[in-house]
Amino acid sequence: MNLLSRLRDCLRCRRAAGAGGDADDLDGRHESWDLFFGLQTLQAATNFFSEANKLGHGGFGPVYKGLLPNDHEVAIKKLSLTSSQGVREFTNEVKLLLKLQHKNLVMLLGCCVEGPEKMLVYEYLPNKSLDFILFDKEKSGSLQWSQRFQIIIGVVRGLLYLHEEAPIRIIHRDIKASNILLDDKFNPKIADFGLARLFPGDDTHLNTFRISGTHGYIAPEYAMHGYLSVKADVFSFGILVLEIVSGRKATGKTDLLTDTWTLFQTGKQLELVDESLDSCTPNQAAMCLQLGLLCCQAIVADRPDMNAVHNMLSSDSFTLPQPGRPGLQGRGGRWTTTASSALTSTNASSTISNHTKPSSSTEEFSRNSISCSSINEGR
Ligand SMILES: Nc1ncnc2c1ncn2[C@@H]1O[C@H](COP(=O)(O)OP(=O)(O)OP(=O)(O)O)[C@@H](O)[C@H]1O
Repeated sequence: MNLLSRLRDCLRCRRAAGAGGDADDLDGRHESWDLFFGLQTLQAATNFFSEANKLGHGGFGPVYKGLLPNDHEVAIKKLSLTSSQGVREFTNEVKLLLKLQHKNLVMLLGCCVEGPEKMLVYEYLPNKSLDFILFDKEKSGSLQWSQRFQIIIGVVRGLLYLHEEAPIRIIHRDIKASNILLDDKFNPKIADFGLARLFPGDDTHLNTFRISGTHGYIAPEYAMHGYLSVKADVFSFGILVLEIVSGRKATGKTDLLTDTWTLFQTGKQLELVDESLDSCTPNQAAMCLQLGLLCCQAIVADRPDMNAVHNMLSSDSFTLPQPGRPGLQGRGGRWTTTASSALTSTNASSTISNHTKPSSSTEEFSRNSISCSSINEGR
């Protein structure tokens, strides 16, 4: 079966299953929409993919804002023909998103496959991605503490769904500020599943030579050994939390995780809170910084899973565990934690040895190091 027929099948099944979208905002629309968009429709919607309509550019290719004939605004991700990401990622993303529905995940509305053109059509999120506002000194002050806290909670819910509640277990592999889109009320939606990985059955992790992710967010055991588990997403989420609280990029002039750990050890972590905020709730901010450190623990088993993170954030009386040393990334992309110590601890080694052993040979290590050079440079 060719790509087009497979996609048609997926989309038909979805419609037949009544999975027409989030009941909040999409009910009814899918019934009247053809889930396959014609190239001409999308050309007209984007003024022939004009620069003025361009929202950004990612690993997949450019993203455009479009206005459909029925006045619905959409975001169109155009698969770049020169992109190293190809049909496999495209079909992966379509298939995954069709199976997933959660208010904290971006909604796929349809796709276009005509000749060499392959595109994904998403709901349009007017406040773009979190990085646009968080790292812009003129805008970041407008993102109040309560909104930041709600964004953190929304991302937790989205990740919890991906890791534990969705019909298929998914590791996103590229959680970062530019992959968190914001709707008109600044509710977060996790985007960009092109890198997501399907986990059949009860497997909890696997080893891979194909390392994907973004510098500054990628977990040490994954970057160094290709050891991939849901805890790699937890690590990236931890970095994201530190960015949301501080308004600083993970890889700025100094390393955010190192700075947080240094200040935390002397009880001065609140110095990290974004100065552009008019006010914040110190207890919540301190809890988030501590949570960020816990999620970035060097030892994989010492990181909480998203269920535990959700419980920590939802309870007023939860006492967070004291974090140990995080997986700090030194200059030149080298981690100060050795690979084996990142993967094992006295109470974690048995859990890990029950599954696929992490790779450790020199040859494998150097092959992984080469793969890492294709990691995005922290955007
Ligand atoms: N549904 C959407 N609504 C509004 N803006 C969007 C939407 N999807 C993407 N964008 C914008 O387009 C930009 C590029 O998105 P894309 O997901 O392709 O790449 P990225 O996440 O920035 O980078 P990479 O693909 O390398 O991880 C985003 O930063 C965002 O501002």
